[in-house]
Amino acid sequence: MLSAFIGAVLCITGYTLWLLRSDALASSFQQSALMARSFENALTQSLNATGQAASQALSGARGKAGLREVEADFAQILRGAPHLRSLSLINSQDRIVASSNPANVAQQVPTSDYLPLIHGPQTVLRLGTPWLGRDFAAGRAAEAGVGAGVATDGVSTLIPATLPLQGSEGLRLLVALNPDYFVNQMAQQLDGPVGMVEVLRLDGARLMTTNPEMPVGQTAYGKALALRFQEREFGQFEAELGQATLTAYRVSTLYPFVVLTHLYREVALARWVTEVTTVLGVLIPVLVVLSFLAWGLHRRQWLLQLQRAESERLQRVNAAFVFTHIREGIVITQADGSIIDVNDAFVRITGYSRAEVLGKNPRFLNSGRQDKAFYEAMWSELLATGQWRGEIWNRRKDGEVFAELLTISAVPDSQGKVQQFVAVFNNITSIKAYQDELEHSARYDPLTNLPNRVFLADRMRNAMTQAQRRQLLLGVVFIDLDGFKAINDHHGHEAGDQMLVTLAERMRLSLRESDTLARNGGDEFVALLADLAAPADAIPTLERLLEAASQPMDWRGQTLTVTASMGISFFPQSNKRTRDELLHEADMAMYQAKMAGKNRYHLSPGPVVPSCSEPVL
Ligand SMILES: Nc1nc2c(ncn2[C@@H]2O[C@H](COP(=O)(O)OP(=O)(O)OP(=O)(O)O)[C@@H](O)[C@H]2O)c(=O)[nH]1
Repeated sequence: MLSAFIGAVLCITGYTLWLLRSDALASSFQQSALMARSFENALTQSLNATGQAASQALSGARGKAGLREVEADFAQILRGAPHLRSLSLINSQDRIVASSNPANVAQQVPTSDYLPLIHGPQTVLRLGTPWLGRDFAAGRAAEAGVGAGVATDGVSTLIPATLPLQGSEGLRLLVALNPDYFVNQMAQQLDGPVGMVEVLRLDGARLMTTNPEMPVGQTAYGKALALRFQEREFGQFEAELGQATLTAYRVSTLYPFVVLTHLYREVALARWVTEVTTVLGVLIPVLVVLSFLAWGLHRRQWLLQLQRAESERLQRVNAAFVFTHIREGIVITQADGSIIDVNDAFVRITGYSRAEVLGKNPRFLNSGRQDKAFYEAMWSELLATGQWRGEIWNRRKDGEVFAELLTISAVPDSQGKVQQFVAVFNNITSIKAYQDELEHSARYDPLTNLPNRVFLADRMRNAMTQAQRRQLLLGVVFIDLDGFKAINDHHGHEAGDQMLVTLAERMRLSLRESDTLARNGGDEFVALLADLAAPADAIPTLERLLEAASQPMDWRGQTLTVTASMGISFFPQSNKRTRDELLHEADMAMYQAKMAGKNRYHLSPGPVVPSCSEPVL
């Protein structure tokens, strides 16, 4: 973005500078053309004025017909004409016959190559090539032609021109123009360091120049330019004169010369160069700073991208590592429940391979231990809250049922619509088994596997409630073995333990399903006889219990026998009875049985009122 901006700024700046340069060149060309026109005009005017002044002088002197008088008039004209060195009359043999400078008289001045070339009588001004020297008398024609000529630095020159004279057969006016005068005028308007001016004859011969190092008389620029002068009277072009110039020329409409103004391109563009330097001096540092900023910004973004890509890669690697190596089983499903992926732990826990489960619904793991209502509640919570957590029993491929602690999370898309479900589970079968064991040992006697005293309290509470509800009696039988200590003492504690286990089982089997036999501790047991219509209904059971307790037990080849004494209390009674009171009454009754000779039962004497509905405590 910033690069495009910098590029655009550079393009616009470059284009603008290029326009400014073109403007500077066009304006300099225009200035050059204006100067050429002005110099040409001044030179043409001077030649016109010279011709007129000389003609007037001659017409005035014609009556006198004396050449000395003409010379005097010429001298008179010359005093007010600094652009002339001399005025002379020249005859048809190109010899001076009269002159403002008497030393010129009899001087031969060849005019045959003066321009324009004419045959027959001269009717217009004709220009010669420069002479070296202040006047014809002490001068000589400068060598003409390509590569010839003389540098005018410190050398006086003159430019000869002939003009026709009316009515003077064979005589013409010979003017020695002072180039220094014109050169000075031109140099005043065009400083040497800025450019230079030169005046050429139409054939290219240099007549004068403000550059003293350029030879006069030399034919400059070749024929092509001379032809151009003939085709167009003004024009402009770039030239190479030691240095590049913006050259304009103007051809005189009356005389055979052309003025060329050369402005040095370097000078013409100096201001533009200053502008360019200023603009670039400001712009380039700004662009450099911007470029550095852009580079820095770009580098920072690049580094951030690298960091982000690396952290995303690490996240992916970590996620993949966790997915593969975590101990928990993971199942990922689509919103419709079909499995997209499972991890190694899933395979290990369930026994199914990945290929076997892909595309299936996880319900194939269902063990049947949870009912339909369980799953409906699960889905309802999952869809409402986005998560469900609980224990569930599933079935392995080998048929074994296992318990898992399962967390299912819904994965929504940006619109909140569920895209996937991720289920993470632990096999908690062993934990569950351990929990069950703990629970069992808290409620059951480890030796006989009968409910212990704690669990008996629970069972009694339920049985008492049932009795009240059904308006039937609950019989609480307190059982204490007779002579058990002797077993321990004579046969060892182990035999005693075995006796307790054996009798417990026998007594349990002598009860109905709905009855309970618990171990109260030591050699004491408690039986709960439910649903008795009357106290007497307990008697058959008590008899069976006595029978079961008195059955002999084989112990390592010996027959061991004990008996039991029992007391029974009933619930409900007319007076309120607590659990402990019931047990105490039964215990008291058992004690009566012991007192009466053991191996018998005794009924608690408390009045029995089956219809009584006292609260259970
Ligand atoms: N082997 C064994 N003995 C136990 C256990 N719990 C208590 N005992 C013993 O059981 C005996 C119970 O004592 P008692 O009830 O006085 O003995 P008894 O011989 O039955 O006496 P009576 O009830 O008066 O007939 C004690 O010697 C206890 O040490 C047990 O778990 N295993």
